Amino acid sequence: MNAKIRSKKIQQIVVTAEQMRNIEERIFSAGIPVAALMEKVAGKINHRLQTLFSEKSITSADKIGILVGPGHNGGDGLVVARELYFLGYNIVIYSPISKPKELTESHAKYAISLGINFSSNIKELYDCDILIDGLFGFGLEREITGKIANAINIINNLNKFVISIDLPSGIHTDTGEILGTAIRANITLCLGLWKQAFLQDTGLDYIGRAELIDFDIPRADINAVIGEYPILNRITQDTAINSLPLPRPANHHKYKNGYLLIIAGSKQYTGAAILAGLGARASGVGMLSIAVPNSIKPLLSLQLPESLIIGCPETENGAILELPEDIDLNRYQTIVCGPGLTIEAEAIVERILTANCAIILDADALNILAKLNPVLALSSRKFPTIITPHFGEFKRLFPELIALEKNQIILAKQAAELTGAIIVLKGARTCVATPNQVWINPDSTPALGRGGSGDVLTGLLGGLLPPVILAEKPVELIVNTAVWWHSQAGILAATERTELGVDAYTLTQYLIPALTQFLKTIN
Ligand SMILES: NC(=O)C1=CN([C@@H]2O[C@H](COP(=O)(O)OP(=O)(O)OC[C@H]3O[C@@H](n4cnc5c(N)ncnc54)[C@H](O)[C@@H]3O)[C@@H](O)[C@H]2O)[C@@H](O)CC1
Ligand SMILES: [K+]
Repeated sequence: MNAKIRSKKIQQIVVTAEQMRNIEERIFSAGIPVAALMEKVAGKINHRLQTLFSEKSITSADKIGILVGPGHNGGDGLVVARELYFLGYNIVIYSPISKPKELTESHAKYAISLGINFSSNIKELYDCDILIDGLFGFGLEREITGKIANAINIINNLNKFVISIDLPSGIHTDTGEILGTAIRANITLCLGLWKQAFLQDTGLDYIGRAELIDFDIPRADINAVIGEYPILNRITQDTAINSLPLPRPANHHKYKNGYLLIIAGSKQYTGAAILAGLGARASGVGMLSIAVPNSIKPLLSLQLPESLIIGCPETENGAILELPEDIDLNRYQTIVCGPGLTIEAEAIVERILTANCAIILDADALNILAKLNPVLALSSRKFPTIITPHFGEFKRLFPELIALEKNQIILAKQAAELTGAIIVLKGARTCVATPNQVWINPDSTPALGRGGSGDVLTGLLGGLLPPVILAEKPVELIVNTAVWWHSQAGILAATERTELGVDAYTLTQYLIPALTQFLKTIN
């Protein structure tokens, strides 16, 4: 496989510690010596470090501290230390551990024989300009305690720039949980294949910027362990863009480009309906209708002149009471229901649950759903159903799952299995679960943690669905596309306007520029 295609495909794969161990065993028993692989991997790490050092203006005059643990993560650290030493860097190896694995011990012995400064005194790190963390990788199995935990806490307090090898030491490979304490890295160089920890919200503050160092694990060995169609996948730029309804068929008129109905808004939350509408606008959907309470209809017409605004009878508090009698729900390929509805709109949600088309339930529709029987209501549906809860809403919908499981990836998958719906569990690393597969969005920005940003996603997703449904294609992949596109718009907006400058309206204005930026790189 050519290197470019391999590097794109490898980005999609995610493994657990156990899967990584099984893959590793296969390649070792196929014949590569453990020590040879360690040399190869450390060579690749060093290659990357050269660029990172020059970005940080680290020169041979600077002091580099290498943290070394007992296992092969420590072995990687020692090989890196040795090669940096040969390149003329001022190195200190710090190891708080007395009983290393054989190969690690052998590298330590050689480093000492070369005269590299080797110490178990943490004070040696105080005047370092940069630290490289090889304490623990995917072999960490239990809480870090005692002397090592103390050392990690001291290191974190030094506030040095830290590059972690494979994982920040102390992070659980599968859940991202902090096992006692953990190194707070600025950059983590994940080795070989992405581990689950990189895709969970839990450990993100410790991982810093994450990069994958591919070391040519044969695809056959990966497939033998994770299967040809693995359950867990990372959403990549390629998977996202390939699912877009582009190019549009030359002979399509507006109805052939899909018809979306958004039911949203109340007197209290007018903006939610506008933001969902603006999200849908960027999707290119052929026709958009937005049902809102009568009293806010003029506001919507002003903001979205291309849309058909349907005024609905409303409650005393200005929530939608019911849909107009003459509305024909069979006209739409997709109905979005929820943003800004308030929990008074119960009758609407009950009606939409029985609609004979794809539906997306968000925000207040989920709060209303939580008061019904969510599993029964969703599993009775015969058309595609997508729900987009954040973790708080998820907890209200599926308290019985939360009681038994902590891993958010597993939770989302269990909810999908129970209900048959596609679950978009929103967070720093949003995951999209179907009963058979889970896709995780690996890149996002904290700039998106603001009111209204979810409404934009729901509208965008709503608008992307109808053409897919008309083309009779499966809907899962376009859900990934919406999630990816939404966060790329946030990333672009944050780059240009800082993380503070990405309000939800601004976000809607970055959807098309974000896409244009990627399409330019492909064409
Ligand atoms: N997977 C692969 O194919 C490769 C893995 N390599 C490296 O090998 C690493 C995995 O190596 P290991 O399996 O040796 O695991 P680690 O180096 O992550 O650590 C395991 C060691 O730490 C000890 N340990 C575990 N939890 C502890 C705790 N809480 N307190 C104190 N000691 C604890 C274990 O007894 C064992 O000695 C990877 O992270 C990576 O850095 C690379 O060298 C080459 C390729
Ligand atoms: K590490």
